[in-house]
Amino acid sequence: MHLGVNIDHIATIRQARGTAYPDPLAAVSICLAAGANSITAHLREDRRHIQDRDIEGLAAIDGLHLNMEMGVTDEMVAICERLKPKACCLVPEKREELTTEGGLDVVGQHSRMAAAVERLSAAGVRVSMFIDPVAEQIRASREIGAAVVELHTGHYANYQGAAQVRELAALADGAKLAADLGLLVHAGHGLTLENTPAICALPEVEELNIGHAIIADAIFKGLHQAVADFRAVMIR
Ligand SMILES: CC(=O)[C@@H](O)[C@H](O)COP(=O)(O)O
Ligand SMILES: NCC(=O)COP(=O)(O)O
Repeated sequence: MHLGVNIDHIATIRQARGTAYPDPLAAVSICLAAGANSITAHLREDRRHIQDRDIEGLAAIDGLHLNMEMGVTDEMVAICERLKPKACCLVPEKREELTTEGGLDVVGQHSRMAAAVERLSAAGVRVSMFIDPVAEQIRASREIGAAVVELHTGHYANYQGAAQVRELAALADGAKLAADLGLLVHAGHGLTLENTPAICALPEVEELNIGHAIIADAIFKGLHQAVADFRAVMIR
């Protein structure tokens, strides 16, 4: 199982003071040395954390498996076509949200999503759809030619008790359906050291993208240790 480390919130700290530090690019070698396989960064339309120069710098790192998260807009598709990261993950975006609140509506915006997937795939970028574990959304992602679905684990992470058990079952069913349809299955959002093991137990999930909890843990134990601890949980 691959670990993608989302480095957005290193940029969040930098942007809070308008300084040049901390530099998200400086995190790349530390994350990889600690067991990460790839780096994820979300260039939001409002540029609240990752800036254009960050994503350009990441895309220029030789051999780096960069997963660029982005809204489905002409601006972002054009940037991704130009930079050609190894992978991109299309996500829903609302300017007023604190973080991504749910998955894409691939069913409802079929033609817009299909056009973006076609352009990005033609540029050689592997496209992932960030969706809730809903059968119709998984099937629609397959229909429009996406290679990957990233199942949104945010609700699972926020719920407790019976609701969390139900959401985990939905993720398990979604992962199985997606794999049966020939899609690669990733998962992410809101994952912590405590709630990650149950997601690791889903046999179809090949990659986790984790950011907020790793950067939060890094404040107390350092980035290398924070990444290594997630890697250890995944191995266990
Ligand atoms: C799409 C997703 O699950 C996360 O990568 C998240 O959107 C990161 O960016 P924010 O923390 O700004 O929401
Ligand atoms: N796509 C999920 C991601 O990259 C990280 O989300 P989070 O761990 O910051 O919630």
